[in-house]
Amino acid sequence: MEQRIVFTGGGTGGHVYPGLAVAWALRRSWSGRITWVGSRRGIEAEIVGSSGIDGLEFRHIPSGKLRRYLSFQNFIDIFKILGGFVHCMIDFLKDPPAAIFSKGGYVTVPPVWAAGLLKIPVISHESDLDPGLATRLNMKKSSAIFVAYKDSIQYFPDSIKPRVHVSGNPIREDLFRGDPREGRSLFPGIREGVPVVVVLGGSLGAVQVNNLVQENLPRLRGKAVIIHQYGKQWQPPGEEPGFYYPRDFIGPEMKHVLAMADLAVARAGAGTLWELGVLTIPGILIPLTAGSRGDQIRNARIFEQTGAYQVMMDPEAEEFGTALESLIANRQKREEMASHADALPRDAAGIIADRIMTIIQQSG
Ligand SMILES: CC(=O)N[C@H]1[C@@H](OP(=O)(O)OP(=O)(O)OC[C@H]2O[C@@H](n3ccc(=O)[nH]c3=O)[C@H](O)[C@@H]2O)O[C@H](CO)[C@@H](O)[C@@H]1O
Repeated sequence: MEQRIVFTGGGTGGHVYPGLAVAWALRRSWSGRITWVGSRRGIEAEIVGSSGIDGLEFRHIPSGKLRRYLSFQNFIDIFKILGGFVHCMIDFLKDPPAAIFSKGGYVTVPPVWAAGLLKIPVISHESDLDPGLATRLNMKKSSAIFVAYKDSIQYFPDSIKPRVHVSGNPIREDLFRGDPREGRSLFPGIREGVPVVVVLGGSLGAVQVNNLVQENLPRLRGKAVIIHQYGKQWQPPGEEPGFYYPRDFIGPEMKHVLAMADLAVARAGAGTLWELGVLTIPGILIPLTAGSRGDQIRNARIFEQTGAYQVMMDPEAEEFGTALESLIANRQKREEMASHADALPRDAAGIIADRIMTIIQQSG
């Protein structure tokens, strides 16, 4: 049977889009089968299913959330994780993959542990500065762990450090092919010369960011165009052609939206930050603080140091509005900030795909 590689990752876009970027890079030099293992209810089912990558099949397994605190739900979820593990064991025994690539998220634990037991090589990638819980649980089973930043290495135990390699974050290639004219045709009414602000709440949306933007719409009207990706569980104000365009999710048109952007207001998910960085879109970062492990705060601080981003921690609406309005009004400042963006490695997807290719060749 034709060789196959298993990709796994899910729960948020930050665990899916970089994985797809690696799958695209692998496709450039290899035509075998790719199975993506995810959760049926996760964001990955739809994004992977519509990726357009030839020979990529999505397969769902039972998946449970891993919590750092005690809860009754943990008991139920442990059974789901065991179910996912059994599912992967049966699948991998019937049709052994040459390697597993794990991008992160709870759903990766069953396939990576099954691969560990069956001695199937595992390669992992971590986007955040400090490894998430899934990466920590999977690290002993991984023969290579790619990380975004050199400073990430310090977060791993000494016994694991020799397997940790710096690659940067994989970026989907199509983002470099955005066309602002296409963007304007998708958002009719945008006048030339008016600064375009793109608000990105992350793949799940960010109510805090949404409320800050909504409260400031009156003062921004006539001064900027706002394209607002707000996620779920939030009722946006109505669209105002030429000024305000709310969207729950931005699909494949993201490349055109980013090509139009003069400024971003964003959560500090690792994926979004790298995309803004390589496309040299400056802006304001509002990291998730409440109930989080602080990864977005650390991500945001790294990008703030470049000079391309202003970080606002849980700002008041007035404070945020003043900062945004002043950047909108000051083109020179925006351009200066943009000139400090980038300087990020762009070929993480290629580097990881090459490592997977080496395993494929060795096993073939
Ligand atoms: C709440 C939460 O747990 N957030 C985490 C999640 O972020 P989350 O998945 O929200 O964010 P990221 O910024 O890492 O990635 C989002 C990805 O989705 C894409 N996108 C987003 C919205 C949209 O409408 N269309 C679209 O295509 C973005 O272009 C990007 O590629 O994973 C990141 C990477 O591990 C972490 O740093 C974040 O802390």
